[in-house]
Amino acid sequence: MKPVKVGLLGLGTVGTGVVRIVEGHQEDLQSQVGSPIAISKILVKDRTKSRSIAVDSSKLTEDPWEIVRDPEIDIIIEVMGGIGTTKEYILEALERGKHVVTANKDLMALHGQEILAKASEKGCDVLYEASVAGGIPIIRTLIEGFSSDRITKIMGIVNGTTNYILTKMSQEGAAYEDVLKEAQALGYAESDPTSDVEGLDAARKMTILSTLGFRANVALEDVDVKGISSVTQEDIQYAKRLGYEVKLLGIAERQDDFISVSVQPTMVKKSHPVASVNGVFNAVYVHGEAVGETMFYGPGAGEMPTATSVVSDLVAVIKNSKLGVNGRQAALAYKEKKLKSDEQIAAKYFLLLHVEDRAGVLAQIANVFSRVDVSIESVMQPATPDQFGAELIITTHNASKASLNEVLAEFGKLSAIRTVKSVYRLEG
Ligand SMILES: NC(=O)C1=CN([C@@H]2O[C@H](COP(=O)(O)OP(=O)(O)OC[C@H]3O[C@@H](n4cnc5c(N)ncnc54)[C@H](OP(=O)(O)O)[C@@H]3O)[C@@H](O)[C@H]2O)C=CC1
Ligand SMILES: N[C@@H](CC=O)C(=O)O
Ligand code: NA
Repeated sequence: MKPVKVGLLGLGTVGTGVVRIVEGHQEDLQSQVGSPIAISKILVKDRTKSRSIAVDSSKLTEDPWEIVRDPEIDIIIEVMGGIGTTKEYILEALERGKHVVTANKDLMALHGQEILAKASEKGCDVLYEASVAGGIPIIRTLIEGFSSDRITKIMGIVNGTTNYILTKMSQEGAAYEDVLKEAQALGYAESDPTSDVEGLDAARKMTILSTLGFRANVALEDVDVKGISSVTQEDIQYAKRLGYEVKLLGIAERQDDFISVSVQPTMVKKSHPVASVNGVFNAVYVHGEAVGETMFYGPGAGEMPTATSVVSDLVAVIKNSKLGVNGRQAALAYKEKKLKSDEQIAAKYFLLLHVEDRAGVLAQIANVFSRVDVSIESVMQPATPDQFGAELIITTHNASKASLNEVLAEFGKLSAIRTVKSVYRLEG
């Protein structure tokens, strides 16, 4: 039987897993798609590099066009990463009628709509399940499983590296830099891990999820982003005392037609299911008007989980080809995007302040909250060494982001407040 020929762009962490699954599960895959699947060429940067799997060296090439322009190749799997030239390869492959499977969230977040439009025009599939929450089938779920509903909230831990770091900091008191090195060695982190720790990787994933969930073209610039590099052991311990865990959360919300999307370290109430998602695991909580609350959980990064999603997309493309329905699934955004203003974004907050330890300071602080009309939920003054003055932990009831900013601006003018050490959104 004639095999389906696949060109693989990249043989790193994910590409290696793809080869293992295509070779190791060949019999199961064949019985699902009705023909053998052959990875016929593989793009690498360096053909001489030693690899953790044995591959026929004649399949390796350093020339992307040898794959993209090969008329024998039906499907391209892109797991090399990058944006500029990678986009060129994908567009050229589509132009030539090849279907594309990609794990590249950087590219899909920035150019997804253009790539999907080209795929539609050419009657080709572009599937990208691995691009968000590696091993969790969340993209399919949003496109197909919730096609009948109107999504109001998507909240998720969508970066495995930072969840791994925060978990080790919380459970073992580990130092941030040491755990980051571990996450890199385990193949979780991006080639430049700054995009993990500064929240950009999660923001890209939230761009993809919110575009699908709200059916409006959310851009990366619409996402308010803060990473975990400023999270301290002290913050994590205070969160625990109050019954919270610190997680890097992506939060996309819709009220009426207005949406907001953000990524930030958030204190999540321990009773919320997201709070117990640890290590490299990801979870995406989805609330729909009709369905109510749902949550999807699984490994968010790493060789085999990510490759599982890539190869499942490959199976879907081949099944579509057999049915003659390629190019019909492209989920193009069709709704007008309306972003919430800071006055419309509401949340509860945690503030940790270092203040002068003298009479009247608490009253001045309470006065600021009162003037700005933000209601305080609790105040705690833990015993602290004298040289720091006093530490104050304040949690608020729901307040708009605009009001919170006003509170912080007013605090800047109070000499009794030495530093606003941390501010966290509270969830759960
Ligand atoms: N790692 C993970 O857990 C996950 C990764 N992803 C995404 O999957 C993609 C791949 O990630 P990952 O496997 O970790 O990356 P790696 O860095 O491990 O692998 C990249 C591969 O692509 C090849 N490559 C990179 N640039 C070029 C180039 N310009 N020309 C030729 N070959 C090139 C490299 O070749 P060589 O081997 O010779 O260096 C390598 O084989 C990225 O988009 C990433 O964001 C998505 C979900 C999870
Ligand atoms: N670096 C990413 C890899 C998967 O997308 C992560 O840590 O989640
Ligand atoms: Na996924």
